[in-house]
Amino acid sequence: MRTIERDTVVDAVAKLCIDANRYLPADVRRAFEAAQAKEDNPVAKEVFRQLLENADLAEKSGLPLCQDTGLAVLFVEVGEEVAVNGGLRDAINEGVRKGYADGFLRKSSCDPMTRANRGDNTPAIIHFDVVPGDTLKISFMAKGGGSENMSRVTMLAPSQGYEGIKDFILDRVAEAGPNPCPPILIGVGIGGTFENAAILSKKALLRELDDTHPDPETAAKEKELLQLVNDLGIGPMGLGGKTTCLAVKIAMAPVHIASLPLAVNIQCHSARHKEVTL
Ligand SMILES: O=C(O)C[C@H](O)C(=O)O
Repeated sequence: MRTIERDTVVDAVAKLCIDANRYLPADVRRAFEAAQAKEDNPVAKEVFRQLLENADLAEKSGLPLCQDTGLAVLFVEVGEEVAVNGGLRDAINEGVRKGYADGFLRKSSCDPMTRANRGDNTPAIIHFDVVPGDTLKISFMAKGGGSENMSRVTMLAPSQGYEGIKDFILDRVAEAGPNPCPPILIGVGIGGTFENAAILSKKALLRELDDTHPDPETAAKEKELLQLVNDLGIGPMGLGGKTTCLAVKIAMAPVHIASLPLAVNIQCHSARHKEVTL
């Protein structure tokens, strides 16, 4: 059994929180540049210019990309042969506390009823997965309120199939309009159970924007859905244009014979996430 010191995890998580909120991922920057070149609408072009300028300013100044630095969502792959001194969950929460304080990131976590701010952006939302090996892979995502509010889970009838899935996604994006700060990323969770679909849809957002799903049929659906969403014409920041969405990522799981759970998790254009393996 390998042991990792608590401080190693705390420092690594703190750095993930700060870096993810400060540096636009390289794949997102490439997507902005490609979209800017493709847009004919001068307003849409200008929005991309401003988004790229915002990313440069954040990098140079050390300020976050957006005032909404999100709830801290972490997907953690824990090797069966690794342990963390003092406990992994506690170390992750301490890392979030440190990252949000040291990076001067807004603390958005509050009591759902009294709305009293908890002051340190904890507890983090942590999804653990036990895997073979002796390493710890920690993926951090800053999930802003605006885009999370536009996300939905539904239980379709199995007979609704792919057509029902398509309709639900398109209706959701149309209804969301400018609220999730387009161009968005769409994570789609299909199958499993109610909660499983929601987690799959969020985890799908961790994929590289320009990767291709290993299953060719699913890859074709991602491409088709991206085109259909972009045909809505909502455009960057909802001001019209060809680029409403940068990528659609699907994750699926086997399902009960009577069910077809579907989750649509919308992420804003900044798509802040970062990973580390310890
Ligand atoms: O909480 C915020 O700063 C704003 C929010 O992310 C929003 O999109 O309205």
